[in-house]
Amino acid sequence: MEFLNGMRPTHELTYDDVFMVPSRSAVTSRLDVDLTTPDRVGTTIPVVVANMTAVSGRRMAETVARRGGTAVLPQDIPLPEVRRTVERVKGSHPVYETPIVIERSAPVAQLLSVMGKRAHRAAVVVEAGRPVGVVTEGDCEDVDRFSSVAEVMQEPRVVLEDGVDLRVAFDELERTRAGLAPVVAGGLLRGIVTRTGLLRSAIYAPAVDRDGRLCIGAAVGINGDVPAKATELLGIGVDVLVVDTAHGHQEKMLDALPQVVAVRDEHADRTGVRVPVVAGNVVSRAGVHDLAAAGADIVKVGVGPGAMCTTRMMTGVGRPQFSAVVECAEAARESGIHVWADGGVKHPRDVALALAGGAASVMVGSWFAGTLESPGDLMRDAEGRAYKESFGMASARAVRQRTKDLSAFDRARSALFEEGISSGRMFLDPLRPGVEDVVDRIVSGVRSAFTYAGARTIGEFHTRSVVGVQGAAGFEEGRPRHTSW
Ligand SMILES: NC(=O)C1=CN([C@@H]2O[C@H](COP(=O)(O)OP(=O)(O)OC[C@H]3O[C@@H](n4cnc5c(N)ncnc54)[C@H](OP(=O)(O)O)[C@@H]3O)[C@@H](O)[C@H]2O)C=CC1
Ligand SMILES: Nc1nc2c(ncn2[C@@H]2O[C@H](COP(=O)(O)O)[C@@H](O)[C@H]2O)c(=O)[nH]1
Ligand SMILES: [K+]
Repeated sequence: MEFLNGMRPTHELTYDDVFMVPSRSAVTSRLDVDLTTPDRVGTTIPVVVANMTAVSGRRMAETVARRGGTAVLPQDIPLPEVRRTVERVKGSHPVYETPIVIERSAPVAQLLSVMGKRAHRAAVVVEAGRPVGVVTEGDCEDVDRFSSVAEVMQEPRVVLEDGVDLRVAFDELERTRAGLAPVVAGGLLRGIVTRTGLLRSAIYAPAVDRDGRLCIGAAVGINGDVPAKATELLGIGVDVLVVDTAHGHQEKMLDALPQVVAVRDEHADRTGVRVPVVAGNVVSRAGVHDLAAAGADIVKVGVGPGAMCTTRMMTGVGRPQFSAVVECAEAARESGIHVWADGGVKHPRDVALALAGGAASVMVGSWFAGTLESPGDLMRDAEGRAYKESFGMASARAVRQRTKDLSAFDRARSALFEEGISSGRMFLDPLRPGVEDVVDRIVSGVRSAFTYAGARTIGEFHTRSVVGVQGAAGFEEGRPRHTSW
């Protein structure tokens, strides 16, 4: 990346402070852009779901991995639950969507309580594993909540065989005007396909492990028996390990990280699978160099930009995120490793700018909290707008959960040091409520940014981007107006 006209910024910058200038381009189609990340994580788009309890769970992990990103499970989730989640994600189909499954005899109320969990908003009625009906949300309108599913379901208009060509499947849905189709193998339900899902499958490549199963990561903190927990996570089969703490450039991290790397190396020798180790968070050149020397493959960059984060207000510590990414990415290049830009992403442009600044991938938290696939319950405010609750991992709420095995005194003392908010409302976009809708926007924005820069790959984008500095008026000018001035 270079700054426009060779200028040297005189102050620290965040995403809103910068913009990219187009360059002469030989990349004439946005479909010619390859967003595979250079960090050897297996992601085919530069999107990682942040390890936050309100954001990253099974449905999120599965849905994002199917489109080429990956999710990191938070450090606070008990290991048996991590195991269950990883097994479910790896057991789900890399192309077909996971259906909501219900029995004929179930009441409609039960169906409606789970329908909102998936963006396709429909369920498949099964008997002995075979699809016998389909119910959409529309079928349940004005129906008594105690009616049985059998009374509202319809016979599937089309059932497809496993292995069906995606274009043929699309044409079948179009021909029968069906919203979705069950896919079966030997008569048993394997998944469902929808028109939008099929289109996405033609554009995205799933992030998969060497056995073709969807990828998923998990985080560990720096307290307790860190190598033992890392060993467990590797045994469970995670594809990326994130050693995560607020202040990543501290001795406890520099002590724990080489132990995690040793465990990883031993696992790689035994299994032939080398799981990348990510460590953070830092915002300085020295921080990156020390974490690289301690064995990190990837360093997570960002102190204070997160939407749920109060660190800068509480401590004055942090760094505007664009400058942090640029300097840390430069340091990472010197050390032969990569960085992830973590936090503060709220528009597709922020992802493009993080990549321009040298990031290999971008971590997104709160934006994804406000989607159907995040783990929280769907709530409505007084005006009826749908939202989900998000909270910071250093909030009193999260700290209470993380320290539940400590004495009451120690828990209360830990909660005094909160650096995150305990309840934020993340509103769902009524027209784009699913995480794939958000991913579509990010990926289309980023693909387009690459063609403006004349870059086919993330590596080319790193070198070809030309970035300028703007004031608040420049940023404001770029916003669309939905009403007149
Ligand atoms: N990116 C960001 O800006 C931030 C992210 N977070 C996220 O919150 C989660 C929890 O992280 P964390 O609070 O580190 O909790 P952890 O449970 O990982 O523990 C942090 C450890 O670091 C010690 N520590 C020393 N200085 C600090 C400091 N300034 N802030 C926090 N801990 C410090 C703590 O000791 P002691 O308690 O005795 O001081 C404790 O032993 C992580 O997922 C992290 O990514 C949190 C804050 C900022
Ligand atoms: N200072 C804090 N930072 C936090 C907390 N919880 C999460 N985080 C960081 O934010 C990013 C996600 O950023 P977002 O803008 O996409 O929401 C996450 O990966 C952490 O690094 C917190 O309680 N305090
Ligand atoms: K913030």
